[in-house]
Amino acid sequence: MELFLPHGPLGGRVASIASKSQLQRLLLCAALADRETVVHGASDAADVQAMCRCLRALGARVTADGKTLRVQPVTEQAHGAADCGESGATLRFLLPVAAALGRETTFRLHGRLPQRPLGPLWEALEAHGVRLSRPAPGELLCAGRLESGHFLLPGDVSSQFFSGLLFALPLLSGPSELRAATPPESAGYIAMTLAALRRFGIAAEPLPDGWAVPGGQRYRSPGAVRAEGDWSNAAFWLAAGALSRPVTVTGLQAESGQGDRVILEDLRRFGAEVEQNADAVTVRPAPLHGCSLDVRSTPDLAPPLALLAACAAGTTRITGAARLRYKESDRLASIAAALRALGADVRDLPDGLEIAGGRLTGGTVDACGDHRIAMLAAIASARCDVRLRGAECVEKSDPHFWQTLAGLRSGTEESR
Ligand SMILES: O=C(O)C1=C[C@@H](OP(=O)(O)O)[C@@H](O)[C@H](O)C1
Ligand SMILES: C=C(OP(=O)(O)O)C(=O)O
Repeated sequence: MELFLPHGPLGGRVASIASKSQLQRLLLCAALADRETVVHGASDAADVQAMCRCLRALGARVTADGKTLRVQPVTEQAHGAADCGESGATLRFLLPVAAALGRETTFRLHGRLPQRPLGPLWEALEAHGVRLSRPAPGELLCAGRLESGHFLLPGDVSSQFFSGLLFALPLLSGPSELRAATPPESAGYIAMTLAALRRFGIAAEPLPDGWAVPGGQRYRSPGAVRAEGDWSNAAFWLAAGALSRPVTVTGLQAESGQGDRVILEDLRRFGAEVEQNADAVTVRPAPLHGCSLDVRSTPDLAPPLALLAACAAGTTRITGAARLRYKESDRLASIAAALRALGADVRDLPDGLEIAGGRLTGGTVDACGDHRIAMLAAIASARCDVRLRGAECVEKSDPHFWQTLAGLRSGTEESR
């Protein structure tokens, strides 16, 4: 789908969507629990749907009732292949879990997912009793049963390898140790996994370079859980507030476990005016200036931050971003291409980008199948004309994105 987004102001109120990352974790824990769990804060994001679909394939019952999901835990009866869509988290979380349950499972992978890194997790699983193969393009077969023991993974490829094993290892009969050979990046996402596990009564003891995970644990349902508002998604709307007219995003918890809540600090570093209440944030435009940002812990913030950089006076360096090459697109290349297409001056760094801010002149952006690139381009329309190719990919995390944008364009309140 190609969209023309004429240059025009963005401002108003947005109700946050339920956190995709948190929902995926809560749904998975619920599927492994001892009784039914009600998950408040449903989402029709394709990645959340992918998690629901795969949990059903593993034998869980997941039913939607308005904004609530009911999850009945996995039974012995599995239901065919697990279609992960393009969701890296779904594949990398469920692969070790299926292996821990001893369920022979065919995973289906779409879009760029078959090309995204899996090697370190693959090797770690194969060293512990699991047999993995690729029977056909876009398919991955997992057989055998995961054995407890010592797991060592690089920290700079994907935190999702650690999260997946942290979900799986408590299910094994013996104890395990999971260690990082290099400091784990995207650490906030591992913290989110540990927080979800704690809510379901699962323990993992910290070690200097990893975690000790006792075996024989049982996931205990707290009965009902609620997903927080999504800070990664809100970052785009908040960036619009810094670039155009005041934007308020409601339903964002200040004390959130999501690492991407640091978008507020980043916005302040650019010079934007930020006001935070109990569960709403307002960002107002102000003269923006370049700064240095390390996105090692918050890779999904790089697209909105790069857009802010392109509109700020002076130069911004975004570093710690090498891992962005492994996302739905080579996200370092696609951010640079998008901004250059809109008239920005962008230099490639080995682990990031250097962006000389100025006036965006407008142009045609290819979303490269990457929801966060489409969103970057959409918010850039606050500063210039944008033609966007491949706009439909926003569905991965926010199928209502274009409707919300339309609300901000007309300055009306968006209610979801
Ligand atoms: O665990 C998660 O939910 C995620 C972890 C991060 O990936 P990496 O750890 O692969 O960087 C992040 O980019 C992704 O959007 C979601
Ligand atoms: C990279 C992302 O998700 P995943 O790795 O789960 O596909 C994302 O949402 O930007």
